[in-house]
Amino acid sequence: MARPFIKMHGLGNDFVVFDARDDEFSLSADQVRAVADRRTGVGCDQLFVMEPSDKADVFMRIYNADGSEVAACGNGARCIARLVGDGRETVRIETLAGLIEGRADGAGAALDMGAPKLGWQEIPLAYAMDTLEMPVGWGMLERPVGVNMGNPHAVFFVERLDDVPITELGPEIETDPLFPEKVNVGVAEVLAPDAVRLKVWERGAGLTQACGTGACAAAVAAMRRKLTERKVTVHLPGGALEIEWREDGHVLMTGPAEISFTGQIDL
Ligand SMILES: N[C@@H](CCC[C@H](N)C(=O)O)C(=O)O
Repeated sequence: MARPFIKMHGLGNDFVVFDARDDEFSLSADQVRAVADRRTGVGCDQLFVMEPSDKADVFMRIYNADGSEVAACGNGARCIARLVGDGRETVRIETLAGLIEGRADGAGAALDMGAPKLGWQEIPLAYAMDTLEMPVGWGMLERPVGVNMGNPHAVFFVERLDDVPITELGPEIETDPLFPEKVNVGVAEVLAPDAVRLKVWERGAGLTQACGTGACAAAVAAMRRKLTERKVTVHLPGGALEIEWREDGHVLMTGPAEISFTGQIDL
């Protein structure tokens, strides 16, 4: 049976959204991969199913393009916030990583992404080490910062982002046994105390135009290393996000969310 969907994106990080708030609906990993396929399906980096929630306005189920189910997606959360929260005072989204709360309008959203987790077991890593300066390296990428924003990130700081062969090193780091749940790989260049440039090789999706949790993780990593102030603009290939790591420990992410088109697909 044909199922309606909404195609959305946040800074070019693109999504297929199914609304299952009023019916029973689930997807197999094969179905996710088929929908996400850019040659034969709709094509997307992530796929979301909106389900009912008794704690929030909606439960957001998240799949990567490779079929894996994951707990967090920042750009996607802004898209879901826009769909269900436009016109409301606040919007609450339940995910496997917890509750996300904020405000949305017809252009995008400002969301409280919660507090980052910084312990090695929380990233998670395979064995104990300092997550502020991990004593490991892959080619020219060395000593990352580990941050969990509801999903695992390793953030590397470099002098010149354009010199980094991220499509070569990204998959190697993503699947390294040091990361038992794999990892999202961020490579960041600090431009100024309030600006960072970032590219992200996403776990389960590859190189994306933008990664919301990646931007939060890079900002937190830069602030932990004292490279920036607590409020930064993160410039990604698809555009910019405003990130603030507040004194209460929570990370606020502000940015756009756009509807590309709607359609139907046979599953
Ligand atoms: N694009 C996302 C992150 C999606 C999930 C990630 N690939 C993972 O596996 O954790 C974002 O905007 O945060």
